[in-house]
Amino acid sequence: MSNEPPQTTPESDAEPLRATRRNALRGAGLAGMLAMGGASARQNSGVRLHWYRRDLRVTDNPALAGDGRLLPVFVHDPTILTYGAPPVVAFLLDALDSLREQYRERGGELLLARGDPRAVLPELATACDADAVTWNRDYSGLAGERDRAVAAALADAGISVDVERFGGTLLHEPETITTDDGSHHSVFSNFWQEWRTQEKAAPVAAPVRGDVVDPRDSLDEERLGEASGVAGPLPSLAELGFDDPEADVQPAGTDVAHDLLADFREDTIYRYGDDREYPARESTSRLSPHLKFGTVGVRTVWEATEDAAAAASDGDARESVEAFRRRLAWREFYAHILDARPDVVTENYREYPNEIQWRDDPEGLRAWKDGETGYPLVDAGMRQLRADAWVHNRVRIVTASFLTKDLLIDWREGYDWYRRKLADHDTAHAAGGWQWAASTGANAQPDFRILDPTTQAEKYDPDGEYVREHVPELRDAPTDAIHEWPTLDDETRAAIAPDYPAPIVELGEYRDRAIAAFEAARGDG
Ligand SMILES: Cc1cc2nc3c(=O)[nH]c(=O)nc-3n(C[C@H](O)[C@H](O)[C@H](O)COP(=O)(O)OP(=O)(O)OC[C@H]3O[C@@H](n4cnc5c(N)ncnc54)[C@H](O)[C@@H]3O)c2cc1C
Repeated sequence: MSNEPPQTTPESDAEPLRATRRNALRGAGLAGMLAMGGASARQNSGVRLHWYRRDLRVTDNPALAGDGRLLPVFVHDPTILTYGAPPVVAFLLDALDSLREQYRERGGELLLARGDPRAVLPELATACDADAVTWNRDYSGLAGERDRAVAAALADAGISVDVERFGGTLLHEPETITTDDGSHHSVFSNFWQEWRTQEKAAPVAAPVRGDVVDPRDSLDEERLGEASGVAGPLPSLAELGFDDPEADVQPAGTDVAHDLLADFREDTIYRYGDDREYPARESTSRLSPHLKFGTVGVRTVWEATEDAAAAASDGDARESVEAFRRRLAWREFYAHILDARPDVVTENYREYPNEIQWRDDPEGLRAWKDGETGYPLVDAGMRQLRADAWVHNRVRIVTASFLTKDLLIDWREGYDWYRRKLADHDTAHAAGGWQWAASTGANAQPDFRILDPTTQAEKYDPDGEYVREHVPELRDAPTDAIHEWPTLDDETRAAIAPDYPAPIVELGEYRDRAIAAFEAARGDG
């Protein structure tokens, strides 16, 4: 990933997981409450229950295209929520609100439930006498375990449904891009060669009025509202156990995502090739939380790149589109790695003969989290994280490298802090990005490369614009002083920005420490 960064498949890619038994659960719990509303059991009802997770859209969702009428549900799962954080859950709730509106416009309703999906889904499938339960595949170990457990729970409950798992998150599923021996790629360039040449499926159309079930047709509205909040109001953050985010989280929803994509495809994508590494130039798509929660489908994004490529005025413009596609491929590269190696969330992907001796440095970690390291670009990034719940990729690289190399603090600390503060936190890309920076990942930065945050600032924020936006203490500082801040004397620093901290580490010395630590880990020290 030198100079670069460090989740819908064709319906034919769908992998049916069949769970066919007799229906036995009717009358209990949530099913009972729904049935009390007037639902009578119907055999071959033609109803498909779709379990939404991170595919919060109606267009370009392969799991929604099929026979029968659709009944969509989202389940607030307490286990998954323990891994949540205010920005990500705020974005999720906003996305659910928008998704529900889209179903209402189609004469349907997005059911909302709370509880363990292993209990909720069999009850709901029974209550609506579903013929099938569908969902889109997810790639983390936790998601895989949950999917297997829900499929088993549906079968154990004796429910006569077909469970079908679709690929609605990636353009290419892990099984379709492998090395010659059938394992996942660990070298991005090889992955990219194959990924870019494989045919991409077009987005499938959204369901229309008549394709969706209105639960009120057969269920008493009042009772439905009482049934575990099934069609009641969305829960609040507080009800789900979260504080309000300190950040101004970007709005969610399919309309928002499509507007962002349209603007990007019309204009910014042609600057992407030249400008994407410069945080002040606002040249990236800002689609990451939408791609994380599926408020836009990746096939739709791909289609936009095809339109942009067709309308490109020259070779440079086409290369710029290609540079963006390459980032979409990084996204899938990391998802395939997570699928193959679910432990990358907590364990090094790359094995060193000896353990890396990470430092225990609570004060350094605190300064990094608070954006008070005295390295302006690092601090600007850490403050943007808290303010926007999003950070530019180049700055994620610089902040991650500073933590793991200059401070020699374990990448898991950084992963966890970013997880708590980002709206786009995504297990695959976070593990990929953090391990890239820490030189422990697949196709990672070489362990002897220690990015110099001052050189990075001079190169990617030459006018100090990004730093001034996020570090008010330096708003009036001359550009040179911003870049040279770590090497200025105390008196000069006090005269320019008395409230901004002196650097917490001296670069040369700490660079040597990091190099020595990785040599020792390699056994060369
Ligand atoms: C330490 C670190 C942690 C990261 N954590 C996350 C994370 O939790 N969630 C996340 O979505 N991205 C993460 N990234 C990748 C990247 O920084 C963001 O995807 C990107 O900044 C999002 O901005 P954008 O949508 O404007 O990107 P664009 O440049 O417009 O790219 C388009 C899409 O491609 C994908 N993408 C772009 N760059 C990368 C990349 N390096 N790796 C994987 N996918 C990529 C994203 O889905 C992104 O939305 C991390 C990178 C690093 C270095």
